[in-house]
Amino acid sequence: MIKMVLIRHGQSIWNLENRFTGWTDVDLSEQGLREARQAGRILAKNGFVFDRAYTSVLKRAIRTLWIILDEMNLMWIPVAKSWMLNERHYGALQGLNKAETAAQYGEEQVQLWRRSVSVRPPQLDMKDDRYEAADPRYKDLKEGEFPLTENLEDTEERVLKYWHETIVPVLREGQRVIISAHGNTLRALVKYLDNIPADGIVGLNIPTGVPLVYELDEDLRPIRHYYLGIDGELPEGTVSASL
Ligand SMILES: O=C(O)[C@@H](CO)OP(=O)(O)O
Repeated sequence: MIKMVLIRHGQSIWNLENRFTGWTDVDLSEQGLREARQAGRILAKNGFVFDRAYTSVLKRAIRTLWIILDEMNLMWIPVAKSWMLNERHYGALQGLNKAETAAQYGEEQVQLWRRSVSVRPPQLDMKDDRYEAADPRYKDLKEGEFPLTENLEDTEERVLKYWHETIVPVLREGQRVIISAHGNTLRALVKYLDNIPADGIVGLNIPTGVPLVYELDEDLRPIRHYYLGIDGELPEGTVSASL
């Protein structure tokens, strides 16, 4: 049996301020730092060990991973970072307040932008300061690969490409893996692993800073999954979403 841990970064400053974040490189809040430390302690206490770690190129996920590995005395393990694990790109909504945007465009529209599998938020203009294609961390993206907006399907496509090409071979070797990523990146992966239909994923939120353990069979099909809480395992569904 293969055990893999997924973790959504701890609360970020923009989670706290209720702003659309996407690819904006926002750091963890004080609460987020605490969540990451607690996640590391819980994993260590429950005897988890990792051989390899994966994260996005955004500091909220990277710092969450650093803190976890530090708590587990595993800072030495190989860590791979990829933009393909970045949060879903939020287009022209990045930086706006979610409640103010709902007041302007209506709750229903904002809910579609946030949770629809196929609807994309309004596109970012390439002349916009928030268009970060020139950032050196994205130098490997090919022409036209830098997103101007993404829906969950777009996110799923790049996440699964990374999953199949990079993470699956390592899992098959028997290496123990942790992936520190984002709400929608992990929703996309969970959707694929558990074969959740598009209408079933709309209500699925992954809480910040709580380890989500997947037990997989030899063919990497999920046997079960559960969140790891302070007092040990929590049955699926007992951790409410924190956004
Ligand atoms: O702002 C974002 O990038 C994401 C995650 O915090 O928000 P949402 O919950 O709307 O997917």
